[in-house]
Amino acid sequence: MKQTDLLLADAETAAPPAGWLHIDGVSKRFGDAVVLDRIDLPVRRGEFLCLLGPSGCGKTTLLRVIAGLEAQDGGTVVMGGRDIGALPPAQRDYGIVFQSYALFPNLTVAQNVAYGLKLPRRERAARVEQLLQMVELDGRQEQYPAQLSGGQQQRVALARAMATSPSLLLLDEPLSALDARVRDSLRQELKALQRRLGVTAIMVTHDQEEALALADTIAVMSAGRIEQVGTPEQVYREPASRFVAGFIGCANWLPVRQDEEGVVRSGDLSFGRSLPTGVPVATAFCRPEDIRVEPHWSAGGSMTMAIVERVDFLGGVRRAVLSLAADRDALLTVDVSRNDPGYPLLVPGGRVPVSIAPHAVRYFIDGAA
Ligand SMILES: Nc1ncnc2c1ncn2[C@@H]1O[C@H](COP(=O)(O)OP(=O)(O)OP(=O)(O)O)[C@@H](O)[C@H]1O
Repeated sequence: MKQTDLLLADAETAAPPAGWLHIDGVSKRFGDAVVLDRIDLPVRRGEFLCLLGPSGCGKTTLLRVIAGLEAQDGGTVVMGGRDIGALPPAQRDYGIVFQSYALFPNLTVAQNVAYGLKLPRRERAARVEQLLQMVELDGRQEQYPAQLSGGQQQRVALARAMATSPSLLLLDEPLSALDARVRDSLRQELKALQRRLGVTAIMVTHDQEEALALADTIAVMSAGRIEQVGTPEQVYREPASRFVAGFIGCANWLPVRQDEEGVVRSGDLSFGRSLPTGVPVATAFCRPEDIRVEPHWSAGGSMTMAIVERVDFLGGVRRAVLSLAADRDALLTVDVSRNDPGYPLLVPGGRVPVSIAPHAVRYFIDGAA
């Protein structure tokens, strides 16, 4: 996070919990490019952590460093008190699932799952059966990967990753090759399985919805650095930087100024919170659901008039883009549900009064990234 990109209100995010897996000061360069820049990340035992960020921010490289598939240039990786940072992958006690299922096409499902299991034959067969039951693929032992759907192949990959009961499960975009419906159901199953087994999971994804739905903790990355570590609610509601606010969900930004009476305003809108001493201007941030389309104008309330520019039907809500009547360049995105009084007023070209839930607003200092 840049120094200037300082949150003015409620700047605190949850203090990182004591870790079981400690990633401390991990750096990685490829040629001249710094891909990981002194990453610190504690991961609790049993936690489901998502590494979330845009393409190229270093998520996969960090996962590969934890796996020992890539050697870090600096920093340490300590798991359960054991420094694993220089150990070969086989000695690190993890299972891994990749985006491309990475199954052996010439081996059956059972052989794929058993690969790497060093057990006597009978025990191995029993373990494979147990693992296939776990991913609800019992009865498919003798089939080949090409006979399975993408979702089924990924379940086999998951069973194989868990075959040796590792303490850590590493997942590199495991759901992104699947179609939306399969992805959603496998997402829920993955979470339920991780909970049931109590295995610590680290998953790379660029899909914010997936991270919000699955993770106990999200580490948001940008350009080789960690921008914020927090629960899904924290990173969504209390983003620590403009980058996080803009990357996760939809963000509204309004310039604000504190007047002589100490009231923070943006046009006709006034906000409950004041700015710190010596900071007369800032940018207010809120989410689409924090803006209310009011059924009636009321003088004296903190309302402003807006013009409905566009309305999209998103199923549960109407998402509208509004421009402020006082400044047509200032756009707000609002989500209005069917039961809200403002719902029928959302007609393109219409004028509507809007207000913003004062405590939902957060301020960022202007000039930030
Ligand atoms: N083996 C490599 N040699 C050179 N550059 C690499 C190598 N692996 C990754 N990079 C570069 O490092 C940067 C980070 O890559 P990485 O795969 O970790 O990003 P990512 O956040 O996982 O992105 P994506 O979601 O697109 O996979 C990228 O600019 C990438 O081109």
